Amino acid sequence: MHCGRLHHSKRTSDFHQCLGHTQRPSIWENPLEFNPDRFLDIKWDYSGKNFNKFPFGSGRRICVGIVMAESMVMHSLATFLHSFDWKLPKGEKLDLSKKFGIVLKKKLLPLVAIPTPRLSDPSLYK
Ligand code: HEM
Repeated sequence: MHCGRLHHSKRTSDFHQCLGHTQRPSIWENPLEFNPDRFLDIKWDYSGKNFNKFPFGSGRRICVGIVMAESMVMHSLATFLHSFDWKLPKGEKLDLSKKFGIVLKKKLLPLVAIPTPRLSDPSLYK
C-alpha cells in the first residue's frame, strides 16, 4: 500500500500524523496561534476525505461516534459556559504550553478551572 510517497507492507502499522496537517502554514494562517474563530465559517466534512483536518480519523476505522460527538461536545460545552462563570485558582496564570506525545498534552500542570453558578435559580443545578 502507498501513503503519499511511502510504501507500507501489509504488516506495517501506521500512526498517521494528523497534527502535521493542522499545523501546515500552506493550509492554515498562523497555524500555531490559538484562534478558534478560524473554524467559525468552515463547513466541516468529517468523512475523513478532507486531510486539512480530520479529528475523527479516516477510512475503515473512522470514528463511529461522529454524529453523537458533534452534538454532544457542542451541547456540553454550551451548557458549561451558560451555567457557570469560570476562573483560575487564586494566583494561577493560564499556561497553555504543550508537549508532544502521541497526542498533544498540556506541558506541566493540568488545567484547573473553578466554576461558579451563574443562573439565578439554584434549582436548575439539581
Ligand atoms: C470529540 C469526540 C470524538 C473524537 C475526536 C473521536 C475521535 C476518534 C478517532 C480519531 C478515532 C480513530 C479513527 C481511526 O482509526 O481512523 C475514533 C474511533 C472510534 N470512536 Fe471516536 N471520537 C469521538 C467521540 C466518540 C463517541 C461519542 C463515540 C461513541 C459513542 C466514539 C466511538 C468510537 C469507536 C467505537 C471507535 C473505533 C472505531 C473502529 O475502530 O472501528 N467516538 N474516534
